[in-house]
Amino acid sequence: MDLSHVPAAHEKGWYLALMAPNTKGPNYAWLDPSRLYCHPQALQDCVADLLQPFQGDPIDLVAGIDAMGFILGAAVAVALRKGFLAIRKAGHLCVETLSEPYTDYSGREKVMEVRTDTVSPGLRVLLVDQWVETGGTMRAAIRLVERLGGVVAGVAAVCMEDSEGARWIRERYKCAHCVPPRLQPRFDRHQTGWE
Ligand SMILES: O=P(O)(O)OC[C@H]1O[C@H](OP(=O)(O)OP(=O)(O)O)[C@H](O)[C@@H]1O
Ligand SMILES: Nc1ncnc2[nH]cnc12
Repeated sequence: MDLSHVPAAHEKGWYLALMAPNTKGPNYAWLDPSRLYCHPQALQDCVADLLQPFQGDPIDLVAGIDAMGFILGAAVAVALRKGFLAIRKAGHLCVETLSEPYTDYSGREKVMEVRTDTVSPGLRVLLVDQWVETGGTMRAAIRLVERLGGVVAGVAAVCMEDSEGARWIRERYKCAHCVPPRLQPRFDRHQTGWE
């Protein structure tokens, strides 16, 4: 992998080709986007693409979802000069928390937690994760923010697949992602075409 190469004419999402397909089987997500975070220009362009729809929007706080959502979420928070809230998988936070059950792409039942002392009523929160597949994870995070009285200012992820759950999110919240329209069907089919 050449971590300095940037294609001469690069369109939105050029860096998606840095993502690597699953080689380990059904217990894992179908793709691993994390190599794009290793490329300095890719990371910068990805963050810029995620922020583009929110220019000028009031955002008080950025929240990232455990675990890979912490990377982009923190990068987005720094770019916006805002603070960062970690939404955790259950069992890690040693302070008072609010919990929300959910089921994700793996079909397993899980629980997400957020500390209760940070999101005050009316606070505008931008939610960031690496990926939205079924939307189960993001919907749990939305519920947590809203149960605390926060306002979901937007949802951002590298990709939002065309699932029922992701459509539910798109219809209700302003969303940002990095996938150009011509590539979206490939991600929805779980076939990037560059394996
Ligand atoms: O839309 P869904 O079907 O709910 O899936 C999306 C979630 O799954 C992945 O995380 P995962 O739980 O695999 O963990 P990781 O972030 O620790 O890799 C991804 O980063 C999202 O958080
Ligand atoms: N990181 C990821 N890549 C592809 N599909 C996913 N589904 C959930 N997480 C994913």
